[in-house]
Amino acid sequence: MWRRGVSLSSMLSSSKSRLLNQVQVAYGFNACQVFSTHVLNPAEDGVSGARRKPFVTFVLGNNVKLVLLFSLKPCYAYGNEGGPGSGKGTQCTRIVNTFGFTHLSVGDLLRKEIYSDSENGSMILDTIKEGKIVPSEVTVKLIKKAIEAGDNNRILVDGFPRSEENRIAYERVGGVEPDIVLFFDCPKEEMVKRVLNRNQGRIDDNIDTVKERLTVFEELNLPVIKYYSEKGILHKIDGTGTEDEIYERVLPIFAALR
Ligand SMILES: Nc1ncnc2c1ncn2[C@@H]1O[C@H](COP(=O)(O)OP(=O)(O)OP(=O)(O)O)[C@@H](O)[C@H]1O
Ligand SMILES: O=c1ccn([C@@H]2O[C@H](COP(=O)(O)O)[C@@H](O)[C@H]2O)c(=O)[nH]1
Ligand SMILES: [Mg+2]
Repeated sequence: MWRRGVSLSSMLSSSKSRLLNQVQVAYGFNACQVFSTHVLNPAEDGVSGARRKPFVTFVLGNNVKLVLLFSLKPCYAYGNEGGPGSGKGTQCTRIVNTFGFTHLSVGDLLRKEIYSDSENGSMILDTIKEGKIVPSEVTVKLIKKAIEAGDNNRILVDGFPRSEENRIAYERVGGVEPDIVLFFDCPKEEMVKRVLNRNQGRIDDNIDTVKERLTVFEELNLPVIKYYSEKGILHKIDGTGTEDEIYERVLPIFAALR
């Protein structure tokens, strides 16, 4: 299931170089830099100090969650999708504990921005309250910064991409596509029940915002899931049952990476 990421530099024709230059101007960083900051495990690579391109996994749910996974293997995969309350964050925590990933929740990154006096704080607050999607330019920059801040090359990006526009923006900037995408499939009623019982003080855990998030999920997230499904890299996981039962379904996917 895991595929080797293609070297970005070897892929670059002059027209692609021009495109990446435009991306650099728009996003304020170079696509090549984003994915070249992770020190390889010398034991696996055999070259001490060498650097390897990351591999990414997205985790999606009935509201999109995304997991970016940078594995020690020469592969590149996207992460974690699923609707609001489908259990993406819960399962990410377990994957982190068992397999040593860093959990990068894009929703948490955005919430931190709200409380850090950033220039985008009030826009992000309004967008989350309304259950809509923050512009890709903002989100992609935050993801890039968070990835560069750590030294773990196994990262689960939870809750992104939430739209085709997100996906394309990320792939343009990173110059890569994911190897695997996890999608937690959960009935709407169950997701609503979980969100309303979450009790963590989230501004979007109310019935009106959840309804909007579900609409956004169906309109914008489902096409992303369809895209990955057609590429043959989507792992659709039954998101019903207990947390333990769901994790039993997740385990074999990550155990295969060892
Ligand atoms: N299998 C489960 N059964 C019952 N409750 C669950 C289950 N998995 C998670 N929960 C609970 O449901 C709530 C939502 O779970 P979680 O935060 O993991 O969902 P999420 O997909 O990350 O949601 P969001 O997209 O809104 O961040 C939490 O309170 C969590 O403890
Ligand atoms: O890529 C993203 C991720 C999140 N958002 C906004 O944040 C909230 C909450 O996200 P969770 O992943 O459920 O914590 C989401 O409803 C969006 O409003 C985003 O815009 N883009
Ligand atoms: Mg979550």
